[in-house]
Amino acid sequence: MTTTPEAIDLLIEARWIAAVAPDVVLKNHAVAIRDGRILAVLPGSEARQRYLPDQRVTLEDHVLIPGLVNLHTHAAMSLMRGMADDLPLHDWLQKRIWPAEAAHVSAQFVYDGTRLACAEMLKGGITCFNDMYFFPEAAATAAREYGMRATLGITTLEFPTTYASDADDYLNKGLAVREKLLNQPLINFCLAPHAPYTVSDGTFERVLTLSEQLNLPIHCHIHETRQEIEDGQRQNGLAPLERLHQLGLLGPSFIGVHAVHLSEGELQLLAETGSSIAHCPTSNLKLASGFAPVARMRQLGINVGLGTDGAASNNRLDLFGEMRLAALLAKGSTGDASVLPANEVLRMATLNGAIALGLGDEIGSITPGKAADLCAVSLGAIESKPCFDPVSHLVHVAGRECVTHVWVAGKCCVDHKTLHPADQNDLESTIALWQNRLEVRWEA
Ligand SMILES: CSC[C@H]1O[C@@H](n2cnc3c(O)ncnc32)[C@H](O)[C@@H]1O
Ligand SMILES: [Zn+2]
Repeated sequence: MTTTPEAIDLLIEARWIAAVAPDVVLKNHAVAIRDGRILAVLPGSEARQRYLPDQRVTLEDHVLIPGLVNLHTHAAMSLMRGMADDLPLHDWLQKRIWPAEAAHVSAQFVYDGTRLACAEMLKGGITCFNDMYFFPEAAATAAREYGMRATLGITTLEFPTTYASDADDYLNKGLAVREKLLNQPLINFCLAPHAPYTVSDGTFERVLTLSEQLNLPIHCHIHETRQEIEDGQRQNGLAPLERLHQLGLLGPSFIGVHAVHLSEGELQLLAETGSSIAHCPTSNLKLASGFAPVARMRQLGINVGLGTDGAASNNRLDLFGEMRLAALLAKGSTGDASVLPANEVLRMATLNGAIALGLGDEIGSITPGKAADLCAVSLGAIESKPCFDPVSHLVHVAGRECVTHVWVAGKCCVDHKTLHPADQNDLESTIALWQNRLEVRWEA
């Protein structure tokens, strides 16, 4: 019996599909996509009979994976890449970054910096980023131009900046942008109090109320350095994480960024409250903050995703680099080679990030019904051969330069390593202008 083939928008056939959920690698399978969603994942031979696609992409030596989710970044800081190296966090922030932000950050800065970040992230297979920065409307415009999915921070600090005058002003401005962009399908929001050392108890209480009223995640730097903890203990009589717990912030909506220095009791607290962690290993090492106890976090069942942090502290927005570093750090620091196997690291860079953002039913795995946020990674080059296990190769062999195609909600954003829209000329000249402005001689 012959049946009429079903019309679909796109059929992607790949040598391997690493679905993440379920945790399987399918060989010679295809993903059928309609209206931006994954309709089916099935053997390639069956797909060719069953579907009549508008467009067909064949990935002969690739592994198709879910689009990567960058669980913590400051996208517009890409304009400050390499501007303040070789400093510990507090000097970096207070002597270099905050003065530079006071001098330069504007809506235009955020728009241009976020465009640069989107270009870099998309080319490296990142389809969704969780941003914490100023002027979120400008960041949204940039993300939309690139067709990228973003969760934008409704950021809060106590001190004035070029963006807002006080904590309430930050929150009110962020909330107004959220209201304005409610109908944007790829744009979501979260509350983003900067850190316990820059946000008061009263502001955290307002953040919690808003999170509960609007069902938004809360995204906050926490326990990044020993100094932060010692200062917090001196000023408040308790460690910053405990302070946030007493204020009621920890819970399934909470995303703690960094979480480098934690006692066993604090790890248990994160696990019991169902909090998530954004692990940013490169930034933590480069600022000499240390490294998070990720193996223990995973053992306790804490949901851990991966973040790049901003390009001023990383200096790349490269989740392939973070995946490899996360795996090696966990093994090296525990002396246990079995911790963080590649499938778990890939899950951290995809589904765990999605879950932390409350998007676990929408993105993070190649599962029918989810949005078609996908990334094709070529393993055909000589330096990738032989390949016994494509997921191992994703973490330990491949790099972002192996990404050839990226789709967000079924729309192609990177095609044969080329960005859509390919407005690189305008972007490059814009970055050159910013470099001139930012080029200030800093005293040693
Ligand atoms: C309120 S907007 C975000 C704010 O955070 C600063 N920032 C960038 N990286 C870090 C980090 O690793 N720890 C703490 N703060 C960081 C950024 O410069 C903005 O001022
Ligand atoms: Zn950060």
